[in-house]
Amino acid sequence: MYHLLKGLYLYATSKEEYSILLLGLDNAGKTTLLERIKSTYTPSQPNLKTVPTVGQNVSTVALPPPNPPIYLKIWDVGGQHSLRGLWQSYYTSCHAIVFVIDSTDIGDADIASLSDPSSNPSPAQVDEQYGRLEECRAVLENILQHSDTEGVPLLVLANKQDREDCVEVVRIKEGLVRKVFEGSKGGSVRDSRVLPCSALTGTGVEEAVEWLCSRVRWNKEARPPVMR
Ligand SMILES: Nc1nc2c(ncn2[C@@H]2O[C@H](COP(=O)(O)OP(=O)(O)OP(=O)(O)O)[C@@H](O)[C@H]2O)c(=O)[nH]1
Ligand SMILES: [Mg+2]
Repeated sequence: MYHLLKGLYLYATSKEEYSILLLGLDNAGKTTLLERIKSTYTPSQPNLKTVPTVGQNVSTVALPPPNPPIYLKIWDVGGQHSLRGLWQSYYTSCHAIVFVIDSTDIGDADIASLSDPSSNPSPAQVDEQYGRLEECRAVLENILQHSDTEGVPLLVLANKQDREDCVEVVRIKEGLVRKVFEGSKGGSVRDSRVLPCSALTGTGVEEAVEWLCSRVRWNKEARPPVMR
C-alpha cells in the first residue's frame, strides 16, 4: 500500500523534462540566449557579458503557468570550429535543436549567390559580401543530415535583430533555411520554424520558447521526456 501511494504521489507531482540543444557558429549568441531565457523564467539578472564558450553551459528552467508545467534543460555548447565535433554526442538525448544565426554576419543570406559562376570575387570580397554565410549553410546542413537528429524539431533563430545591419528574417528563411532544407533529406520530416529574435534585448525569446514547448510535446512519442 505504501509503495502504491508513493508511486501515485510521484506520478502526480513529477514533471516532464525536455532537453534543448543550442547550436550555431561561434559568436552567434547562444550563451546570451541561454542567459536571457534563464532571466525570463526565473528571477535572476542575466549575465550578458559573455566569453566564447569552451565546453558547455547547462541550465534547467521550469516554465510558469499558463505554460504547461514542464522543465526545459537547455544545453549551450561552444560553437568554435574545433568544438563542433562534440555536438553529435548531444544529438541522441536532445528533444529539440535551436540553431542560432548571427543575422549581421551572413551577407544577404542568399546561398544561391554563393554558387554564381559569373562572379569571381577575391577572398576579401567574399568576407565583405557574404560574411559567414557559406560556413553557416554547411554547419546547418551537417546537423540536418546526421542520422541522430532525424525527426528532431528544429528552430532556427535569426538573432541580433536589434542591430541595424541585420538581415530580415524572411530573407534568412527564403534564401538560406528553405534552400538547405530542400537539399537535405532531413529537412522535410521534422517540425521546423524560423523566428526572429534578439537575445540581447529579449525580443522574440518567449515566442521561441513557446514554440519549443509545443513541438517537444508533439514529438514526445518519438522522443519521450525524462520524468523529474
Ligand atoms: N546586438 C546583439 N548582440 C548580441 C546578441 N546576442 C549576442 N550578442 C553578442 O554577440 C557576442 C557573442 O555572443 P555569445 O552569446 O557569447 O555567442 P556564442 O554563440 O555563445 O559564442 P560561442 O560560445 O563562441 O559559441 C557577444 O558580444 C554578445 O553580446 C543580440 O541579440 N544582439
Ligand atoms: Mg557561448
